[in-house]
Amino acid sequence: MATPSRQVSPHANGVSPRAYAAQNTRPQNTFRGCSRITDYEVLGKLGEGTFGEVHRARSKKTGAIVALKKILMHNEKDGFPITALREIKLLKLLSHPNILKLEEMAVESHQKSTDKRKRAIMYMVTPYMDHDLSGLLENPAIKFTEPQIKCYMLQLLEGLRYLHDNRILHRDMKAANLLINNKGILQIADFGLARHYDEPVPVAGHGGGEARRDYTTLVVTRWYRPPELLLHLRKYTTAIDLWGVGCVFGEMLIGKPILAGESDQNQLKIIFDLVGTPTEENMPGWRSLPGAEGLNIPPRPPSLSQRFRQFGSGAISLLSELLKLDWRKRINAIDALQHPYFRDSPLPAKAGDLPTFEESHELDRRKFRGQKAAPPPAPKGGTVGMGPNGGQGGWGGEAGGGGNPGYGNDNYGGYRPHQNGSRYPHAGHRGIPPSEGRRPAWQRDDRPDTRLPPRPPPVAGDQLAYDGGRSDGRDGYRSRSRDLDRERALPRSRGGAPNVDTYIPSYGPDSSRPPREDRSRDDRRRRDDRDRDRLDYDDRSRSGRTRSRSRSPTRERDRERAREREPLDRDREREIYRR
Ligand SMILES: Nc1ncnc2c1ncn2[C@@H]1O[C@H](COP(=O)(O)OP(=O)(O)OP(=O)(O)O)[C@@H](O)[C@H]1O
Repeated sequence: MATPSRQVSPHANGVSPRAYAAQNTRPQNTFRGCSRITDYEVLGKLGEGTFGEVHRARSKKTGAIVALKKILMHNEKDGFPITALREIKLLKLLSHPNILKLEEMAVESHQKSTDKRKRAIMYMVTPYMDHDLSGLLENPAIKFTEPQIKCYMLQLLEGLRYLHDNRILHRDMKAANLLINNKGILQIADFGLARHYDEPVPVAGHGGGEARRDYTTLVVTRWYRPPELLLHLRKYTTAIDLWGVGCVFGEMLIGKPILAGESDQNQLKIIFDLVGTPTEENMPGWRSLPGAEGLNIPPRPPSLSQRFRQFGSGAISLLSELLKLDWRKRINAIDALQHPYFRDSPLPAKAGDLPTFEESHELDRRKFRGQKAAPPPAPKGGTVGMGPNGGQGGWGGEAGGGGNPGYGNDNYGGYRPHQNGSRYPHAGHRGIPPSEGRRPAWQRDDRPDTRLPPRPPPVAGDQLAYDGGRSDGRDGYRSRSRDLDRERALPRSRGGAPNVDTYIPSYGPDSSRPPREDRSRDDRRRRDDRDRDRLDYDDRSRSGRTRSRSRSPTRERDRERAREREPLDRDREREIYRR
């Protein structure tokens, strides 16, 4: 099994990120630096993430097939995106077989351009991986075996142990960020939300421990977000990543996301349906978390053992440890690697013995849509964060039960099939010819982002209720004003920032933004807005600027506009990096 090839020494508290990076940069020979984009022959597009397009390419020097992640400059005047800076800085520090390696940066300059203001385009160069886990799980022809799941789980936990041992929180653990190649190697990717962790590293037998400082709660894709984050715990720990591992484990077992919430409240509800409602015994202190204020949760026993009974006691035991409500007691990566599940028969497969599959990436998923026997649902905003409304996504299918036995119960709200029987809108919405659908994304030159599906009607709301008239509306959407009320009630960071997801795109009713898979290029402007929100959120705590407690949507909009005009200086960037 994979072992760390090089351990980066944990930095002592108080050392600046710059000093830490200087002390810990991986050996020069493992990072080549910067080359020109003309050194690569671009073969086709693999995916389009929030912060950049990803292309498949061949190195003209070495012949190696690589992935080029283009760093989108949504807002030229803001300079290099902070998320990309973070990702590059962290990846340069890391070296482990289960962490995607940053080989070098490639630059596309505009030497011939007469416009001097035009900036160079930067690309991150990483080894090409044949699949992401989410894409593999959507392929109806692929059924994971138990030894295969154990093999991927061990690699995932090895990678995470390495990260946590080196004081790095990933903060966006999800199937789409786990890349797999046809040699059976799994690598953790997408460090855009990762950061240094200013606490002691996890030790065997002690879960994730407790944190002393506050971190932003605006992290982790909703479906993979742990209950303590949904309840706005700011002193969170490495345990947030282990919750995500639990979600990914369950997803590999049943073949689709296990906790596909449609809003943050609905996410909490389906979590509690699965693992039981919180009490002072199973989640000490939960009542005093900011997000628990006014929550009325009818007691419910856990259903996890029943729902996963077909996978045996070993799998149920590991899943229960990973999905423990008490973040202090949630199993850490060191202990999870020693779990009896991995020693029980059938034993984990060896990576090299796993079968190979046809490539599947973000753009390839279209070809699997409509082919699944058991219809999976449409996501309702299954992307990073909840947006200011914390509402459900605006796109997806009509309400209805999911197809998987024991899952997809409509009462859980998270699993609703799309009309085409897919998690995502039918490929037909995008007019992809059937023959095209069989070719890997990088061989096609069509673009998925210009033909969006019609917006479906809203679905039923949650059962969890906030008091004081702040509960979701009947249609499951929260009104903006209610959200503002709720923001006011929430505790604020030092600078007065309310503890809400201000930098995350909203897929709520007042957003026309589709979920990630259906994103249009034209919505980059909205991404710009989101980036500005992100910067603004982080900046407020430093500058001491506070938001007025007497908010109104109009004043809020004016403030947004004012903020848009503010330039981002280097100090702000540095401070944002520290959050
Ligand atoms: N090295 C790689 N090899 C093959 N495919 C890759 C590679 N890196 C990324 N991809 C594909 O591109 C997609 C987007 O990549 P990534 O998650 O790094 O971008 P992002 O902009 O950070 O996305 P997100 O919206 O999830 O934050 C991945 O889900 C994967 O399908």
